[in-house]
Amino acid sequence: MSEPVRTDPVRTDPAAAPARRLPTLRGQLSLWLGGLALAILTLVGGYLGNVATDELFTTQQAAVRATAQSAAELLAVQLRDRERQIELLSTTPHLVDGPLDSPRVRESLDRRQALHDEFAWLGVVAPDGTVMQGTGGMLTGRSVAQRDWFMGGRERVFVGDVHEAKLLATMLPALPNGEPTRFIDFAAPIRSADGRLMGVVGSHAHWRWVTGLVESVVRRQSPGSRIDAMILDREGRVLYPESMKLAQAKGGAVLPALVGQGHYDGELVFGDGRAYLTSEAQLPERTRAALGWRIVARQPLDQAMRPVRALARELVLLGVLAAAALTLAALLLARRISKPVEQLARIAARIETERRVPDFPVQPAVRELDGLSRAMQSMAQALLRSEQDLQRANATLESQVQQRTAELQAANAQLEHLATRDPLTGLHNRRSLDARLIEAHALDRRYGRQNGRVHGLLLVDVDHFKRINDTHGHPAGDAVLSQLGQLLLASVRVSDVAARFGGEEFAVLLPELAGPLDAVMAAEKIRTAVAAATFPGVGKLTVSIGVSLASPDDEQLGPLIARADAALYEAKRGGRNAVVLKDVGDAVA
Ligand SMILES: Nc1nc2c(ncn2[C@@H]2O[C@H](COP(=O)(O)OP(=O)(O)OP(=O)(O)O)[C@@H](O)[C@H]2O)c(=O)[nH]1
Repeated sequence: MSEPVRTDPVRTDPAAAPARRLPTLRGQLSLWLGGLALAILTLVGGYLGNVATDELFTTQQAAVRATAQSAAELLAVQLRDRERQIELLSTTPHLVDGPLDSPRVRESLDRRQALHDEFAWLGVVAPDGTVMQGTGGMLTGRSVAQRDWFMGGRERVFVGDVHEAKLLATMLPALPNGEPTRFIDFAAPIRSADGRLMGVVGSHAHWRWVTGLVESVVRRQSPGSRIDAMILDREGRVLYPESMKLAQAKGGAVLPALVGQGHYDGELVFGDGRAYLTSEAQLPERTRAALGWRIVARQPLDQAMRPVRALARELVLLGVLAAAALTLAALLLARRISKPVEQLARIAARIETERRVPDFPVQPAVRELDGLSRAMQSMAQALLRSEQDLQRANATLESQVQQRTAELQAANAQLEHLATRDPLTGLHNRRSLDARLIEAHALDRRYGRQNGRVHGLLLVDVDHFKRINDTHGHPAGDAVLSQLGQLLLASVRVSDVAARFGGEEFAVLLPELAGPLDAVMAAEKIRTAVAAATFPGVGKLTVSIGVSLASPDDEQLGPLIARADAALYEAKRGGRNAVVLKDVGDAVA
């Protein structure tokens, strides 16, 4: 059964992997902290800007409202005051007692005009509408019977709406700006003690006196506020300023729809397309006859909000500076954190390449990084110690393995020797010889016919060996056998295989012989060497040798050995100390 194949997960070395382009800690910290600072400053700045805008809007709107209300109040008071003056004038004795054309009356009128230059004209009119006297002598003798002020003044104290001068237009100097001369009229009946109508005292006050009152209130506001004011009549038509009045008369929509309906307070877009903070105030009804005027004060919104825009610019500048400062601080903080980390990374890289723990110069200001540095240092030391221990153990193991291998090789060689050698003589044993014979037999069968070479076998047997044992003892016999082995080895070629065939019998394998003669000569060499040798304690010995040659026709080893054995037998039988060849064709007993 085959073993299941183990597939280990592929391990990747993080250090070997190509480094990805990651953003740096320093960059990320700076970006985040700087961005956060900018976001907070933007939010705070926006909030402050909104609060300031609301506050300023309220304040400016209040200023505009105050302007409208103050102008309306002032105008109402001043109109009431002029009304009272005419009323008082109508009750003075020289007017009540008459006559109206007396110099005293004229003097009184002139004095009043001198005191109040807002009056363009003061005069007294007879009940039939004929002007009895007028300041500067103007209109004396003319009829004003059809004038509203006269008709109204006959009944009660009268205050008339603004109108263009008619009779007086040609008598008074023209206005410098080319505007038509306009008046508002005050009139009061002159009654006798019994209530009879003696006449009417009337006056024309300059319209520019009215507008001057409104402008005086506007001028009280700060010069840069650019607040302006309008006077509207009860129908919402513009009475002042002149430019708007003319534009409206030409059909222009100079006023927003919401203005002129009573009270409006807020932001509006006027006919010029600009937005204004607007406030409308009704003229308080102080005079007997209500004029129904409204004062509209307004301020361009962009002008009103200018301080906020300045504040916004300052806030933006402050925000940018603060964000830059915070980003710089974040950068320094990030550097403070990332520098030790970068140093630790460099030290770790050095540990990897140098295989030693360098000095740890890092003295992080952050406790966690200090802890990391110390932990890395001790970890690196422990790792290198382990690695060195491992290297030492490896070296020891390697030398032990080499030693063991050498011992094993020696043991194997010894085993090989023991397995193939005869312990007494040191020659090949029978098993080794058989292996060599099989090998030679196979080679001969394959190549022998072509090169004409065959191998031969010698069987060498000690003559009368039993006697040696019997005479000198078994150890002496062993010594003889051992010495014979050395003699055999010395007598044959290195390529020949000398072996102990069994007991006192030896064999020699002679490979690649040219013919029988080679084998016989080798056998003779052995026989003569033995015969010439002296065996200590034993003396002289002889051997008998049976010689046979292999034949390509031999199927197995048996015939070769049998032929050699037969030859040996013949040598023994023939008297010993002889060499006998048993060739292939010879009969084997
Ligand atoms: N010492 C010793 N003697 C051995 C050994 N192997 C066999 N022998 C003896 O060798 C003798 C062989 O004797 P035999 O076969 O009768 O032959 P031989 O006495 O040599 O006489 P021939 O061969 O006829 O000349 C025996 O006495 C064996 O005991 C051995 O390893 N050592």
